[in-house]
Parts: sequence; structure tokens; C-alpha cells
Amino acid sequence: MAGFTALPDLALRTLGGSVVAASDESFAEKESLIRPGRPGFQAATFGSKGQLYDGWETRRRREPGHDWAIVRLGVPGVIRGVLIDTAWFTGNYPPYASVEGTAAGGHPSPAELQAAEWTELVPRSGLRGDAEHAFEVADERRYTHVRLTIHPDGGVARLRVHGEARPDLSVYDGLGLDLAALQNGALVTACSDDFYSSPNNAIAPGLARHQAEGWETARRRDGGNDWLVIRLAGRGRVRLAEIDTTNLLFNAPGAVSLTGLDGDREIGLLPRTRLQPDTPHRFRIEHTDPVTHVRVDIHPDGGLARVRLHGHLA
Ligand SMILES: NC(=O)NC(NC(N)=O)C(=O)[O-]
Repeated sequence: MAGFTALPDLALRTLGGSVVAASDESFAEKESLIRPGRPGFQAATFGSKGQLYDGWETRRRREPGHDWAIVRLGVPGVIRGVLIDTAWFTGNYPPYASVEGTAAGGHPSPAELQAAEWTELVPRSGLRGDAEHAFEVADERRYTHVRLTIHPDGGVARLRVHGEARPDLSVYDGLGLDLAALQNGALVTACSDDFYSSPNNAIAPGLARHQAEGWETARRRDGGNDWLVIRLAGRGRVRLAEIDTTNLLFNAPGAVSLTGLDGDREIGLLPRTRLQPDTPHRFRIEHTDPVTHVRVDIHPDGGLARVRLHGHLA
């Protein structure tokens, strides 16, 4: 799989993405394009509009043209690659697709987006049925929306838009924010173990509905401890840490400690502190020096549902 898939999917519904408009969605709804998880399929399952698909599917065109869907990214950013997945679409996949991006200010309407200026990110490229297609993107600009065009029509199961988040944090001027939030541009840059689920889950929006929506490590057998490093949304002062073990019942860590990193400096933010299973913990942080990264050590292993580091940008 292409290297860019390690970066967050900026279009993902659970990161706040939305499919704001499409030329057509007669057979299957456009919203499926950005749903988390692998697309499912049950053969010979017919509704009143045809076979049911977990994807976006347009009608067979009877006039020239092409179909399109516009996605608002959950977080604006620099796009490093796009995945177009035609899973389960075999006799009805689009033979070609292209992807464009636009950077829109404010909160544009679908009509304003359609009239916007779009820049090509992925040129018209051949697709296969029931296959995942990875397209690297070499463009340093920041985009807020992408437009997937299929030539001429058909079905696409998922569209993934991987990149580096570049949110506009100026709205927080003078205010506190979660310096560890993916939505604010934070990212897990290193971690000891991602055996069961990704450490970036721990800084995703909202609450984890079950264990797999958090970060979970394998059982450690070497006497060490698991950890992750979060690059904060910006250099800032952490004042309150939320360490959430929700859904971790028999695999919650026994304790947590937090260390701030600023250049070569390591700053103890929270000494080793006992945790309870299935509990959102809140700890005030007394140290006030700004840091760029925070290492979260869990003792000895297990995982975390969420980590929130509230504070101010320096
Ligand atoms: N068997 C199909 O999938 N047919 C059609 N699609 C749906 N959803 O029924 C079509 O024409 O693409």
C-alpha cells in the first residue's frame, strides 16, 4: 500500500467530512464514499431500486457527460494521496476517474462550490472493477474540498483523501483549545505498538464507541511499557489532560505519565499516575512551559480511548 495511507484520511466522516453534493445517486447514496471501514456486500440483495451497494452509485447515463461528487474535508489540508476503491462494483464500475481540489473560504453552498475554481489533483485515470487504486498527489497547496469525477458513470465504494491537516486555528486566538486534537492539526508521530488499532484513534473527535475506536496494543511480555508521541497542533502550554480508558475493561493500563518535549528539553507534565478501567480521567497540569510534543506513557500496556490536552498556543 502507498506510503501516504499512513497519514490521516482528511475526508473521513468521523473526522467531520461530508459529501455535500453529487450529480446523481440513483442507485446508492453518496454519503457512503467517506464512511469508515471496509465496504461490505451481500450478493443478490435487491431493494426496489436494484442491488444494494455500500458505496456511491449513479444510474446508467443515456446522454453524454460524467458524474461527480463534492466532498468537504473534515479538516482542510495538504493532500498527499487519494484512494479510489471500487470494491464490489464489477459490471458497473466507472472505467475512468479524476479528482480535483479547491480551497474555499467560509462556509460555501453547493452552488458556490460548483462555480468555484478547481485544480486537478489526479488526472483522468483508468480504474478496474472491485479494486483499490492509490494515486499520489504532488501539490503543496491547502485544500478544503475535493471533487471526484467518474467517466462516464458507475459505482465507487470509498474515496480516501490522505494528507496533512492545516486547520485555521486563528479562530482560537486568545482562547483555549485541545492541543492534541487531530482536527486541530495534531498527529501521533511515533508509537511503541499499534497491533490492534491505530494510535491516531486516541486523538480523533468525539467519544470512542467501543475498544476498536480507541488505541489498543498487544500484551507486552518484555517488562517495558507502551507509549505514543503526539505532535501538538502548535507549540503550546498544556493545562488539563484528559486520559480516557473508556471501553478498556480488562486491558486498561495501570498507570499513565506525560512528558512534554520542546527541542532537546524533556519536561515532566504528569508523574506516573494510577488509572481505572473504563473511566475518563482529568488531571490539571501545573507545569506551564510551552512544548511542541507530548509523550504519553502507559504502564505497562493496553491502550487508551482518547487523549485530550487542553491548553493555549504559545
Ligand atoms: N446488478 C447491478 O448491480 N445492476 C445495476 N446496479 C444496481 N445497483 O442494481 C447497474 O445497472 O449498475
